[in-house]
Amino acid sequence: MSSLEEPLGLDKLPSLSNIDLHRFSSSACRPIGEDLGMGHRWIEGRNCSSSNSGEEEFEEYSRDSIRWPKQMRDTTERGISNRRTFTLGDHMRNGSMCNSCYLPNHIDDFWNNSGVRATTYKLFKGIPNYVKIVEVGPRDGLQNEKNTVPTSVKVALIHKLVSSGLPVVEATSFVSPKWVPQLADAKDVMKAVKNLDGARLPVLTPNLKGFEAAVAAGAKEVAVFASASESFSKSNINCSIEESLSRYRAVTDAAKRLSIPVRGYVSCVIGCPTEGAIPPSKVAYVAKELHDMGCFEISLGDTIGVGTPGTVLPMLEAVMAVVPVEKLAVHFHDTYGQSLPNILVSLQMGISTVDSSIAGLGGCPYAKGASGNVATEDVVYMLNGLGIKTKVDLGKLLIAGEYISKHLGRPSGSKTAIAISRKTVDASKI
Ligand SMILES: CC(C)(COP(=O)([O-])OP(=O)([O-])OC[C@H]1O[C@@H](n2cnc3c(N)ncnc32)[C@H](O)[C@@H]1OP(=O)([O-])[O-])[C@@H](O)C(=O)NCCC(=O)NCCSC(=O)C[C@@](C)(O)CC(=O)[O-]
Repeated sequence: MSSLEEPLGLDKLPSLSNIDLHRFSSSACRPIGEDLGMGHRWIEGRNCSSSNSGEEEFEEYSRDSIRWPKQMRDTTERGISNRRTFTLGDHMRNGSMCNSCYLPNHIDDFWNNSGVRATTYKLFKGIPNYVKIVEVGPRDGLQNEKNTVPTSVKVALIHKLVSSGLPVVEATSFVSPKWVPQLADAKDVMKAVKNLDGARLPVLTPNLKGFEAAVAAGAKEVAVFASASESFSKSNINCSIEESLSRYRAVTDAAKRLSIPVRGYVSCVIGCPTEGAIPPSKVAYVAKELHDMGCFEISLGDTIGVGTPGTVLPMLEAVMAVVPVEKLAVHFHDTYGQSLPNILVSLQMGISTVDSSIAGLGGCPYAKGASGNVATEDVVYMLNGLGIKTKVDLGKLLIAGEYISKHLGRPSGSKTAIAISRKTVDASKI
């Protein structure tokens, strides 16, 4: 049994007693526009209290919480709430999904209970009001597919994802077609979607060659991808961590000259298929290097999906000591079914950008055993349940997931999509 077949337990971690979950709550507040660096600012409509007073934050959270029952009342007034389960057909006819249809009927009484409000304050004090979802399905989701997905299907998928309201859809990768044959049509995909309005469409670039090809094809944002594991760096991009950082400096320098924002990934932030557990300090080192070279956002990838909240927490704490929390994103693969708890703990730490993949597609060709990313539908369902805004229409997302799952000829990897399509689970009765 490899060391990765068991969760990296608390015994293997730095002491958790020193970690204050709420420490990062005020810094989790971002200004309304997101600074992408390199002269770019992306408006996302997020607003936070600038107060550091716990009292005021409690008031603010209580006000936000009250949105839930109010939303429920609004829905009831429109006569929708009696239909507690929805079918995909309903969403298609209605054009959008009722995002609050699975709230308990007695929620008003529930929220009026001060004990419940105090517990909520304690547990959810730091979580953001708005979460930006970065959809990685067309890239991370498809890169591992054995059968070639036609360019037209990739393009149609991107259109559907953008129309669901997702603010960022990673479109493809400008990597070597010998290494990732599935994305050999990167240029054609980019040319077909480059003028699509409504979302940013970043692409992966492993070196200057990829960067130049991406820009020539019309990419307006790129991502570089380093690793916290030496072995994974070698198998994924055929160079050491230091060599990759020097390549990425060349990419970020070129990007700065063209005012193109660059996102940075760190993979294997919890574990590596060959090296086992990865020390949080190593993740922090790579994240800081990427941040220092100008990446506007650093996505922390549990590439093989071995993390649990117990291992994610110290990793985040180490990274947050060197990179501001508002510049961080989390990227979980769901190999052990830990993605949602890992996302929840990340939100509690103040992170407000989450990567996910439609229908739970995904896997890395160079990370044996890695399963799909957390499904976007499941993330949106959880965030809706927490009263966190995403601007994503779950109904339209389900249509996108159904489209690609049908094309791939297998059921969706999203539990939410399956539950809704089977029409058997009536969450209002739970
Ligand atoms: C980095 C390289 C290119 C090095 O590959 P190499 O073989 O070491 O590179 P090279 O410089 O020796 O070139 C070899 C050939 O590739 C060509 N080449 C060189 N660069 C490019 C390029 N950009 N686009 C197209 N072609 C390229 C180059 O022109 C040459 O062509 P040839 O002369 O043999 O015909 C290769 O290893 C590669 O493409 N790796 C990418 C692998 C990949 O995409 N893996 C999946 C990424 S997912 C991930 O990293 C995790 C993440 C981000 O999702 C987060 C998470 O899940 O946790």
